[in-house]
Amino acid sequence: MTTKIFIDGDAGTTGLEIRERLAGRADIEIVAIPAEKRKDVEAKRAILAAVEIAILCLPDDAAKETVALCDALGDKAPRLLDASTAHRVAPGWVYGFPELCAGQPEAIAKAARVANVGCYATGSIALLRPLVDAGLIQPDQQLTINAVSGYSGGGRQMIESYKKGEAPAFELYGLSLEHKHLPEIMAYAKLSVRPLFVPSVGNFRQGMLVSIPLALDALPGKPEAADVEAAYRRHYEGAPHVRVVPAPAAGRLDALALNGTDDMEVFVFANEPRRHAVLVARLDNLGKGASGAAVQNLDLMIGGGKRA
Ligand SMILES: NC(=O)C1=CN([C@@H]2O[C@H](COP(=O)(O)OP(=O)(O)OC[C@H]3O[C@@H](n4cnc5c(N)ncnc54)[C@H](OP(=O)(O)O)[C@@H]3O)[C@@H](O)[C@H]2O)C=CC1
Ligand SMILES: CC(=O)N[C@@H](CCC(=O)OP(=O)(O)O)C(=O)O
Repeated sequence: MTTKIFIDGDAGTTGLEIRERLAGRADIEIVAIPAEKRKDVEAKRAILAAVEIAILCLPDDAAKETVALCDALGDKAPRLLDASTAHRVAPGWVYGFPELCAGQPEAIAKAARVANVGCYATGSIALLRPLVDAGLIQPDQQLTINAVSGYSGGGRQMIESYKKGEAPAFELYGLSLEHKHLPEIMAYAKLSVRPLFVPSVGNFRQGMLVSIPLALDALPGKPEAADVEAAYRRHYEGAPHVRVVPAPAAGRLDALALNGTDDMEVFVFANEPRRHAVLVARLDNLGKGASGAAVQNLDLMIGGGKRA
């Protein structure tokens, strides 16, 4: 049996990558919209009524428009997997991060509407939630999250500006400290105090590092770095796409090392005599940070049968 799927926004960066990952799958029939009609509301409505799952790879406003079309379809509406930021903390949506906690894969499998996790949020929540759950970080701990992304994270417009040679080699951005990923990071890492988030973008197409410096003596119980790594090992045991990797002794990490994969690596770098540690997540922003995660969620949704 095949599942009929529509990728709304299949010409964009995330949509194209999802299409490539699904090409050749016998269990999936992609129902495509003609290129000249991809923003035509009537054409979209007809396809939405004819498919079982729609994957939204659109800017936030366009994603909200497609959701409104689905709301109007009532019982004929497809299940939704939204890659945009629009619904990540919205009521009625399940957060599409299977490794979040026990029971999350089952919740995704049964959900009518799944909000695919954001790229920076993937690394940030992967580093923080297991430690909050283990009592090693307090929800009200003041934290700083530093991150670097490849320029594909900015979608078509940023890709074009890098390809034209108009963009800097490296820049910090989001320095108004109102970044769109913070609400989901706070909600799903269970933080009550807003972290400082300092994203940056480099002149490479894809690849991401998210890092969180920690003074171990400021944590409850003053743990050793080995306790932190052990908490990750417990949390990610058996997770097919997340690995806890011993920190390289050289103390360096290449942001591009997981490009082309749908995996994420978690590291704990530490200097015990100084009681300092740096938590790092490495991923491909287009893989585990976007399209790879979407396919992981889609597979759970297909396996999960009809909507809950
Ligand atoms: N790139 C990344 O690393 C990640 C992106 N995301 C999210 O995924 C979503 C898509 O991002 P991304 O793929 O990077 O962006 P892109 O700009 O590369 O792609 C968006 C696509 O949507 C199309 N589009 C815009 N409006 C409509 C509409 N009304 N109907 C149909 N198509 C439309 C655009 O066409 P046109 O250009 O002609 O307007 C474009 O092809 C965003 O919400 C983003 O936050 C999530 C995780 C990571
Ligand atoms: C480099 C860059 O501009 N990155 C984007 C994040 C990518 C994105 O929009 O995706 P998600 O929010 O869905 O992960 C940004 O900071 O807004």
